Amino acid sequence: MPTIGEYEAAARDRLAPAHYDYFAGGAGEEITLRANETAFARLALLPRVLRGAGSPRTGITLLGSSLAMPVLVAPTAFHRLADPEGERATARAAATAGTVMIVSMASTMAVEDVASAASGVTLWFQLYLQPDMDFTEAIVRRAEAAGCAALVVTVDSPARGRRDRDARNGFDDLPDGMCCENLRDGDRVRPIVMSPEVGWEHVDRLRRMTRLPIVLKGVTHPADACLALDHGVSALYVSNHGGRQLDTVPAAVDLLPAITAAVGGAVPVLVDGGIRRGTDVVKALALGASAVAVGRPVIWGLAADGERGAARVLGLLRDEIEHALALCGVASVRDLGPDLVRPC
Ligand SMILES: Cc1cc2nc3c(=O)[nH]c(=O)nc-3n(C[C@H](O)[C@H](O)[C@H](O)COP(=O)(O)O)c2cc1C
Ligand SMILES: CC(C)CC(=O)C(=O)O
Repeated sequence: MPTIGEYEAAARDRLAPAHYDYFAGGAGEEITLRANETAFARLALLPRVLRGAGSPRTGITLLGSSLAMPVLVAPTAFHRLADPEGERATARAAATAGTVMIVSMASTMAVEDVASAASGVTLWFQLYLQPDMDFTEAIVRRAEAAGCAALVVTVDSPARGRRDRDARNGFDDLPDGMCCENLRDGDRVRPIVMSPEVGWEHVDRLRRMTRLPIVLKGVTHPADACLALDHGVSALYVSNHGGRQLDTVPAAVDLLPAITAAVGGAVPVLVDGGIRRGTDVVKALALGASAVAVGRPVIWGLAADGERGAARVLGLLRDEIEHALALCGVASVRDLGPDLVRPC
């Protein structure tokens, strides 16, 4: 299949309708969900010519991790709904693609099992700060022991997004035999608490708790980007959670310029939301992102064709990035700048 769009169509054919809706859907009217993709279509690329740039290079280093391309696997929950091998298949696909997989705290396989699925894979671990900081610490210790190289703290979820498709389908729990394996605590599986009580002091406590780099995911306001720097985070991750939390937040790529301006190069800035093509990646990088991440595309690959499908989706993106860089007259993703992008 030559495009991510076709992987989505194949995934839709294979998934139970309620599970497809869970993966595909967003919050409210899905205005932000749609905006994430259409915003890329509203940006044009303005290539340079006769640059003699040579073969494009897509590799980057991010927080000490080496990546073959500037596209990470965004943290997404419940991969066993898409494929019986679940997050282990995704980890192997990420290893094949030479990129980082961010393991969701809500993964349906334990972080230790994901880590053992593929030798050489680089994992980062996504965390929802739990108000019970002792339990948060227990999860952090597990992620550290499993070899995760960074913690991605999702801060856009003081409450769960209202997703009309899930409400209509009555989808509110995993089927029997599946659970969030990282939430096991003795004999029980804890629910993920999304708490409006969580504040910067929790980030400070986490900072003191671990030596791992902390990436703050879900930052949209420039004032929060500045605060995050004061609280010692190692990277910012601009995201509206794929349009699944607060509806009518601007498209992710439209948030980038103000955040990169606020950060002023102090730390790397990642972005996700609506990236479906290599040209989308090139636009985000040109607007100041150090790297991007993809959520649904990997799930579509996984649901359509397991590990092979997820690896192919990542490989497609890499091929498209190389091609777009060549056509832009750019040698390396590091050489992309805002002069290459303008509104349509
Ligand atoms: C099915 C699904 C589950 C998700 N689960 C999580 C999660 O557990 N933790 C998290 O921080 N973000 C989660 N996200 C948000 C993604 O990390 C990411 O921000 C989003 O998918 C990016 O948009 P894209 O799907 O258009 O690439 C989830 C997204 C989807 C689609
Ligand atoms: C289980 C949820 C917490 C996962 C999530 O963040 C999402 O579905 O967007």
